[in-house]
Amino acid sequence: MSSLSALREGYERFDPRAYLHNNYLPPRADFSSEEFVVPWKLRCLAETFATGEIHGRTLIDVGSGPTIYQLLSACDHFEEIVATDYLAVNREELRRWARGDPGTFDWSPFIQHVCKIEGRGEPWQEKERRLRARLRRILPIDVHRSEPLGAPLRPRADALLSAFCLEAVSPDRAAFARALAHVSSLLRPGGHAVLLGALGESFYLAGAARLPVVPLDEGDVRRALDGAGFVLRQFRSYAMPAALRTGVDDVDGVFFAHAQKPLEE
Ligand SMILES: C[S@@+](CC[C@H](N)C(=O)[O-])C[C@H]1O[C@@H](n2cnc3c(N)ncnc32)[C@H](O)[C@@H]1O
Ligand SMILES: O=[N+]([O-])c1ccc2c(c1)CN[C@@H](CO)C2
Repeated sequence: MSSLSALREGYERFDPRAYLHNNYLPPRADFSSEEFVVPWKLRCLAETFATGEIHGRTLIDVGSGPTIYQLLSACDHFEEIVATDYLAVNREELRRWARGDPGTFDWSPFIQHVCKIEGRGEPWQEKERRLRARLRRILPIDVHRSEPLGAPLRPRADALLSAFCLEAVSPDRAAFARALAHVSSLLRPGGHAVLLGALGESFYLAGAARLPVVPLDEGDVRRALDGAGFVLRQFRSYAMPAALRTGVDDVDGVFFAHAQKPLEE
């Protein structure tokens, strides 16, 4: 069995609720201090989108999974958010949240925290309503295909966001770099890419699923962005403290990268 087909088989056992529990409840989703990883991620996103430099009609989120936290600052700057994931169970989780169905994951602590650090005194229900209104499409995607959506995105997106996807679905660094090049085709020239991901991670758990991850360091991320033709604008990293090493993965740290696709192709 090829490593890609082994990965695909692994994802058939991916449990969205377990994944959410492992990564988006305390101790990782502790909002009491910026030292915790979720506030750090939300601050990177809030500060980058607060510049106003990244805006336009469409932002595509690659490998959204069952999460929406990554879209909370972005959604103020785009008319349309396109979420994507490989698994129907994750797309369904997103649809249920977007519809406001009962029993979905409670993102309100995240929305309240983002409104607080954005400092505009915006009621969190307003932000929640805006994201739900702008989250217009939830599409299947496979980043290992040269056309990840199965057909070209026209017009191409003005911005691309991806969090913890590419390294979690690639068997090795070359596959990671290829996946990045594939998703770059969804982005217009001059468009911005905002990436969050795992550093030094080799596996993570999501219920019955144990997924392999290609361990990356900062250089791997920089080389892959360069190889895909991006100009790096910002790179930040976070070291996972012992208290947040809970056994659900072996992640060493988290990176945040903001890059831009040159205007001339
Ligand atoms: C670690 S989760 C990231 C979820 C979310 N973006 C976050 O920030 O937590 C990785 C996601 O990649 C998706 N995935 C798996 N194989 C994929 C593929 N070939 N192409 C795109 N996404 C894939 C999984 O379904 C899963 O939702
Ligand atoms: O600390 N975090 O906020 C956090 C969030 C999501 C994920 C991780 C860490 C590490 N594992 C990845 C899957 O490769 C998913």
